[in-house]
Amino acid sequence: MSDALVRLEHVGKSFLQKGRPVSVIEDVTLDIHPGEIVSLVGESGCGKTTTGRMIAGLTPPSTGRVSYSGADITRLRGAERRAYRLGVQLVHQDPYASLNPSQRVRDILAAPLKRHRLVRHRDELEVRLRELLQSVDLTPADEVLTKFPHQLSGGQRQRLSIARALSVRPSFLVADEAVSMVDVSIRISILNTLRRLRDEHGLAILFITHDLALARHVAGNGRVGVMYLGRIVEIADADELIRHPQHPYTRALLAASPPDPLSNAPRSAPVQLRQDDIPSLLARPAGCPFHPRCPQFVAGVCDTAVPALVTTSPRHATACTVFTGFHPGMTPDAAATTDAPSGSH
Ligand SMILES: Nc1ncnc2c1ncn2[C@@H]1O[C@H](COP(=O)(O)OP(=O)(O)OP(=O)(O)O)[C@@H](O)[C@H]1O
Repeated sequence: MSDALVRLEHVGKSFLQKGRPVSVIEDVTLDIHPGEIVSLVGESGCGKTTTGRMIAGLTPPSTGRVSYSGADITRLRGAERRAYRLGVQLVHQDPYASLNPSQRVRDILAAPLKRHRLVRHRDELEVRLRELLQSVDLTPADEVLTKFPHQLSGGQRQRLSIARALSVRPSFLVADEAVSMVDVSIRISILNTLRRLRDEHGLAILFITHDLALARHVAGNGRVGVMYLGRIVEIADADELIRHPQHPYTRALLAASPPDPLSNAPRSAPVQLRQDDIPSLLARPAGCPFHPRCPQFVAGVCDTAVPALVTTSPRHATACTVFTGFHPGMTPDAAATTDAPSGSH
């Protein structure tokens, strides 16, 4: 088995909604390797944030197991627990909400460095503060250090959030819609910064977004996982997923995406869904969660058993009985745990 940095094994999560438990994550299995970028894409409410929060230890799974460097995160104690707490950092969608408005940049960045005793003396602190700002292209550092969050642009605040997450030298970043609040050109530049951080520091990243083109751009030579109603329905290398989508939901997402200026992949044909509305989690469909909307729906097949995530080709897995039915000899439940691509380190 490969050495995953973060591993989710058959993870499920239920929340109490209207007085009863509602299953929002079902049977998610996923490995993320050191230095790998995985983008998780899907419509609002499909469970992306909850997945990220479970990895960061902020939401406990109801079933299954989340592990970090091979150890179940609920069993970590002492030095191992500290290594995990610092090793996995979350960057929020809205940096305004997560940055203390009454603190200057200097104090925002110095707090974790001091709290976790990551600098020994004042000179080291000064060097590290500047290093952090430079690593996210927030310059001139001396000027930025004196500012309050409201004196920064949206893009600069986002960079500050990333710098704060990096202050504790994590090995894994959960970036939850980290660029959705800023303009397109700033988005691209922040995304390039994330990619550079991966290249320079071997940082692994789970990038959460509802935008498939963005998911692909950030993943680069990493993977994209597509989520629907709390399940990963398809996962593959980013280019492969865009060029050869297998799950009808991925095809529908692609067809609904605006043209991607960064890609020369051919435009996909329009997909006519059987219905547009996403089913409520309170009334989860039997069988494949996508079947009420799926143009390839086969009665008696798709509305009976939940399709397993099946390896359809090397580094590509799909949970669609109709698709996999035409591709015999596939391995259930394996592809989400494939080895990291050789180019991802
Ligand atoms: N603490 C909670 N209590 C009850 N329900 C919750 C809680 N957190 C999330 N949910 C529900 O879980 C489902 C998945 O939410 P989640 O935020 O993970 O989805 P998402 O794909 O990240 O959505 P978005 O793109 O809108 O952020 C939603 O129906 C949401 O209402």
